[in-house]
Amino acid sequence: MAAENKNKNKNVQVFDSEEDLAVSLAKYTADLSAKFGKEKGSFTVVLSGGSLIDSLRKLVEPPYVDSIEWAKWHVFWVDERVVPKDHDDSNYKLAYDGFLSQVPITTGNVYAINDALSAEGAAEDYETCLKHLTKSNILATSAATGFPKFDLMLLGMGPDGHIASLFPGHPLLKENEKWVTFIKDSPKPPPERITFTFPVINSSAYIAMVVCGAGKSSAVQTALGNNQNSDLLPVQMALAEEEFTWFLDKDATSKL
Ligand SMILES: O=C1O[C@H](COP(=O)(O)O)[C@@H](O)[C@H](O)[C@H]1O
Repeated sequence: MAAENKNKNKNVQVFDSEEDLAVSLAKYTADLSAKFGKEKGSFTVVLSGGSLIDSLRKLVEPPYVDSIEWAKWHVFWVDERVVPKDHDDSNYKLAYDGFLSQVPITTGNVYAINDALSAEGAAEDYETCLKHLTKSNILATSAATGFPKFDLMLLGMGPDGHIASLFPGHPLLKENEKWVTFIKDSPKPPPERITFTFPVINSSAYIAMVVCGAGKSSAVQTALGNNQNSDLLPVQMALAEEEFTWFLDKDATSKL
């Protein structure tokens, strides 16, 4: 019964090419921006790093660049590497260069981590920032879990099935109290990162899981095929309160 409920709001969309996926992802994001903008006057969006940012490229082109109410956007990161914001490994820099610098989002509504702090300090500081935003109702709170409820998380997945900086088999997968935590032994460089925890990810209203390329087809097969393994990959542990949508290109589904 529980497993059934957990999966009932999961959709899978497969596109012939990454280009088609990018077109559809832009419309999906713009539609949710309009919905939440109308319903609550703001849109809280969480970005991951990695290849996801390139797949958002259609949002900075007409018609979306002109039609989206960017002033209502509040932008967060599901994970960040503990490096200066101008470092090539920074998820903030990746998003700023490829997306945020090209749209009129209010600078004060872009919530980057404090890159002057240690991993522990940055995670604590980011959690404190989220707590202030829930108190001022910019960020909603899930009635079901008590954790912050972001409107949309735009997430990528690594070839090993990791999402955010939550890696297969890592003890952080079991964190169930903190909103934001840190890792100092990330198997993917750089080793020091901060990351949202599963209770926060799984309290999101909507999640788009964006996965492209044959290199990720094994993890997609594990997640969406008839896999009976009880050790779940991080991507398999992710849920959304309203709707979870896989955006996959054909190559990513080549083992299904
Ligand atoms: O290290 C990270 O990797 C994942 C996946 O990246 P991708 O380039 O394989 O799409 C990313 O979602 C995460 O935010 C990032 O820190």
